[in-house]
Amino acid sequence: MAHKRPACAVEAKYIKELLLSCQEAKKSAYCPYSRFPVGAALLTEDGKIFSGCNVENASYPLSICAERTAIQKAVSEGYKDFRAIAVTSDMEDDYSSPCGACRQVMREFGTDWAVYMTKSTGAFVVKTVQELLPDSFGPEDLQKIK
Ligand SMILES: O=c1ccn([C@H]2C[C@H](O)[C@@H](CO)O2)c(=O)[nH]1
Ligand SMILES: [Zn+2]
Repeated sequence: MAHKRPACAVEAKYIKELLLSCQEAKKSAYCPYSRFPVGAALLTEDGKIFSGCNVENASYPLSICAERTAIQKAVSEGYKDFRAIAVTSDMEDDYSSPCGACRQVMREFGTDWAVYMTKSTGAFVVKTVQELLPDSFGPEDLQKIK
């Protein structure tokens, strides 16, 4: 069986970069309605980092989360192999956890990569996409009908 790299195998230097980058991205959050700024930073297999913030809209449901902004930036630039994503908000005492819609969008690009959920202080917990969205539906399922 091919060797599977554990989610914890992201090198410390990349974790630090992700944490700084998501905090920086949070500063650009456009969230006049919720007043809940979020930043995300996404690490690609080749070591590139794409960041994103939440971008809200007066037509509320059109708002997009920071995680999906980062993923869409990366995919639209030709990157879709991801190692990790970090998420942060202004919550000091709780870890920022991606919403269900973002989990599904992450899952589109694989289940075995890491999600760093951080407090505004930089403390974090890490889980895989698989752990955050077990028993998921994904692109492979579309090939399974007879
Ligand atoms: O993980 C999350 C959770 C929430 N939000 C955004 C959506 C909305 O703009 C605001 C409040 O839900 O925070 C994110 O960007 N990411
Ligand atoms: Zn979301």
